[in-house]
Amino acid sequence: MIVYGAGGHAKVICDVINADGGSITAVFDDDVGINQFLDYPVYPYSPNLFPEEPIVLAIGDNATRGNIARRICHRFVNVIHPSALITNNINIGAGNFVMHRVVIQAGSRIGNHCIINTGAIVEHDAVIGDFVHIAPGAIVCGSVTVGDFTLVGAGATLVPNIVIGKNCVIGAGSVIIRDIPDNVTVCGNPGRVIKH
Ligand SMILES: CC(=O)SCCNC(=O)CCNC(=O)[C@H](O)C(C)(C)COP(=O)(O)OP(=O)(O)OC[C@H]1O[C@@H](n2cnc3c(N)ncnc32)[C@H](O)[C@@H]1OP(=O)(O)O
Repeated sequence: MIVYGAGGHAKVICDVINADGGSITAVFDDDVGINQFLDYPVYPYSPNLFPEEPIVLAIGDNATRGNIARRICHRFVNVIHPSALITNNINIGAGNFVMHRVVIQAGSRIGNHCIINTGAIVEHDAVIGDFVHIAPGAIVCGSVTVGDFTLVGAGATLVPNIVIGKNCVIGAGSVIIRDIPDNVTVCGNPGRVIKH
């Protein structure tokens, strides 16, 4: 497995890969000054380096992860910690990262390149777009939709049946009780738009 990114998020990803019995061949990073990350050699990205190896993007920022994903030729895989509880009846894309003690319930759909972070809960029939980050401890209730590139902050709660737009930030600890349009920052309880 190749890990792209040699920052804090990559430390957690390497830990999860090892916990799941995987092995890491190398790390790619755009900073040519970095030669070593943990026990792994670091190279600038090249489609010709380890082309048969699957890759995961260890980039926490959703927009940056999106930009990098567009220029990767390697095959993306999901990295899922063994403690995550994922029912059989879900649909999950590629390049996703599911951390320790996450729960994903029946009927949910997870897109591509999402981070479902430590202890987050994605309830039944939720639809999570691409490049979404559900931060630690956040709760996405039943039948909620979360648009592409949205960050649901740590410990936030999205009540059932609402639609969160694309490219939004939901503040840490917020409780969102209504639909949210695209491109806004929302926080508080009940959540209110603070920025467009
Ligand atoms: C492994 C990991 O660590 S994953 C980490 C995942 N990241 C997160 O969970 C962080 C999510 N980010 C936040 O919650 C941020 O506070 C944001 C994005 C909502 C707002 O950040 P900024 O845009 O910098 O706003 P700023 O700090 O200037 O605050 C603006 C106002 O919103 C309020 N506010 C900010 N965040 C919150 C919040 N989470 N809940 C309630 N109110 C908030 C501030 O008190 C301030 O109010 P005021 O104008 O009355 O003083």
